[in-house]
Amino acid sequence: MHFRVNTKGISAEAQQAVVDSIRVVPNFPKPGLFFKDLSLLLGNPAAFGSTIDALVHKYAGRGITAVVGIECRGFCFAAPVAIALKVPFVPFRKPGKLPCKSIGIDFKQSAGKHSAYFGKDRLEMHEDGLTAGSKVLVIDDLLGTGSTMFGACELVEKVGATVVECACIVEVKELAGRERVKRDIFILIEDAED
Ligand SMILES: O=P(O)(O)OC[C@H]1O[C@H](OP(=O)(O)OP(=O)(O)O)[C@H](O)[C@@H]1O
Ligand SMILES: Nc1ncnc2[nH]cnc12
Repeated sequence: MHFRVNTKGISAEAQQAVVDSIRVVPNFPKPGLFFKDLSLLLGNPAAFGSTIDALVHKYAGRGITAVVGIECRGFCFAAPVAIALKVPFVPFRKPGKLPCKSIGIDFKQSAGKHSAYFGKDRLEMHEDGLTAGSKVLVIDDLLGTGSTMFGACELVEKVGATVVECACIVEVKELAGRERVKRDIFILIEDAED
């Protein structure tokens, strides 16, 4: 499997380092599935930094007032982007983890063998995490069936905020997550034709 970086915001060398750090692990977590592992990317400061730079380049000047990250792998990318854009980072968490008054959303996992991955079907945030009128960039590491990103967008909108765009580092294209999310989605590292 080959990849390409979907932005001109970083150099060709940096793009190469980013795509070289994606590891595809066959038959994990179940036979027949392909796991897109980003841990080598996170472990390579140059590639990780370039990934963040590319997202910041894309979203600077877009009027974003908050960056939401989805627990837990989404946090790795959303938090540094929020810092660079100088806006609050808002963690969306799996149920039962937040100590203060919270608001949440239940969403349906899409049917099919892939939904049996690790799926959770509820996300929560602290009530004071986002305000009505916030213009939000929602970041996760991976778009699969789109159920998680869909739920996150619904929660953003439930509090009267707006989703400017959803960004993921990679996607599992055959799961057609974009159709489920029904909002603008940017995938930073796309599958390339061999
Ligand atoms: O598009 P979907 O089919 O909903 O799948 C995508 C979600 O699945 C993974 O999360 P996981 O539940 O494995 O959580 P983790 O990041 O905490 O490992 C991934 O990080 C996305 O959040
Ligand atoms: N194919 C995949 N690779 C990495 N993380 C995942 N989470 C759900 N599906 C995944």
